[in-house]
Amino acid sequence: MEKLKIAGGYPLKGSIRVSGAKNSAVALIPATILADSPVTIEGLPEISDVEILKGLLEEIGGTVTFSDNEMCVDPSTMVSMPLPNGRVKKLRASYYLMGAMLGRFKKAVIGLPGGCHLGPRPIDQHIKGFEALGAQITNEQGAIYLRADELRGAKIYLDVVSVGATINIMLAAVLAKGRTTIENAAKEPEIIDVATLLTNMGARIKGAGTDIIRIDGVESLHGCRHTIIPDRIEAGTFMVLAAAAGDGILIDNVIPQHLESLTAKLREMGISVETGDDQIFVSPGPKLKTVDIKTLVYPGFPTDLQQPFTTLLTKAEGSAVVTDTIYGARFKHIDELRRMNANIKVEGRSAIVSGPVQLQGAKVKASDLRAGAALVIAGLMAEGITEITGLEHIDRGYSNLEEKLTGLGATVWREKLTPEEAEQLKSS
Ligand SMILES: CC(=O)N[C@H]1[C@@H](OP(=O)(O)OP(=O)(O)OC[C@H]2O[C@@H](n3ccc(=O)[nH]c3=O)[C@H](O)[C@@H]2O)O[C@H](CO)[C@@H](O)[C@@H]1O
Ligand SMILES: C=C(OP(=O)(O)O)C(=O)O
Repeated sequence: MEKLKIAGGYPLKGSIRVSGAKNSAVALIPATILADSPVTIEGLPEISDVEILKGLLEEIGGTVTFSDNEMCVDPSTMVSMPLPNGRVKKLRASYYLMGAMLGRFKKAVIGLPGGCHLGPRPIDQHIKGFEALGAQITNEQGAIYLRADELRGAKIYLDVVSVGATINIMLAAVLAKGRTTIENAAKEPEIIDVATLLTNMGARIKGAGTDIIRIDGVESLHGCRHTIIPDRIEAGTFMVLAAAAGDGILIDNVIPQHLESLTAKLREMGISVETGDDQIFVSPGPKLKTVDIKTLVYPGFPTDLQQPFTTLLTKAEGSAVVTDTIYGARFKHIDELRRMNANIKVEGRSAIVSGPVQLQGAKVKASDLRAGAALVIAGLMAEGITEITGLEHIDRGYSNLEEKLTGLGATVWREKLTPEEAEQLKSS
């Protein structure tokens, strides 16, 4: 086990390149199951979620290569192997194997997924969608059993706007007979990315990116080549970092339209954000004004940026209210930020951040992926040395993070935990 050490308090400068989108990658990779010949995805991030999904595709008989950020999947030899336990439990997005395997094999057994602990993460809308398409579903000892004689298109109204359910229903519907309509669909860019891959494979999908998606089932899907979109959450994390600890940072390989809600909030705080075609330049103002944020479905402020943004707010003048309407318990980073001298209290679904304070280096633990990002930014803002454990969470979603930060002039390095530290961490 390792810890990340950061010598903070020095302004960062230069440019940083964003990798492919984790939250697209975790759906694109399972989508390859639906093809009858090899699919190549370019630009994938080097993160543990991608490695785990590669292992899962191999477990069901696929031939998969992954090098230079390019994954080639030959799905022709895949079988409907039950996956009740093991790797499948390590990430939330293994639930996309349900839609993809149900779509191709008309049966699947998938252990209930893991991922970040953000409070309850129900999948009732996914199940409702699969059932509407004709699947019978049971939950046995923590695994979901799905089976259908045939899948038939249906009209499905989502009771909550869900990225996961929208994508999963698309995956199950592309090979179903007839038309499926998803109403009240989520509109996130990752949904458009998955629909683009499926369309390149021969699927007939209209309306991805709006709240009504229509899918006309086809007989079969073929291989293709696809380039993933840039990671808007990684890009947003770097924008927040640039505002909090930067002295002029260029963020490269980004789609600025995907980050309009964050850009607006940063500008309100007095931060300069200049956007180009695929670049964003962020330079901080002398004094930061505080702002309230409320996370919402896209194009609202993303829940995945709430935690990093909370760190930035510790530097702003006044009191800010941060409300997470998507995951109301996504506040595990707050206690750790307090250890670093932040003045924050949690009240229900909101955190109240009072500033400005000078953060101080401390020993802290990342409890989930974006809590990790929030602590890395805090470490770079803080005076002194910060030590972050729980790196397995950060490695789920940030590709080559130390290398990228070092490129901006940061002093960041990994060290092995001593046996005493490892013991302490296990019991904490
Ligand atoms: C809308 C939204 O911001 N989605 C984010 C959410 O996606 P993720 O896919 O985790 O969540 P969903 O978009 O599916 O869910 C949104 C909301 O609907 C609820 N829900 C979802 C499915 C279901 O069957 N029943 C149900 O009640 C969830 O508990 C949540 O409150 O977290 C991801 C990882 O952090 C982000 O990348 C997504 O952008
Ligand atoms: C919480 C996240 O990931 P996951 O849903 O895969 O746990 C995230 O991307 O911020």
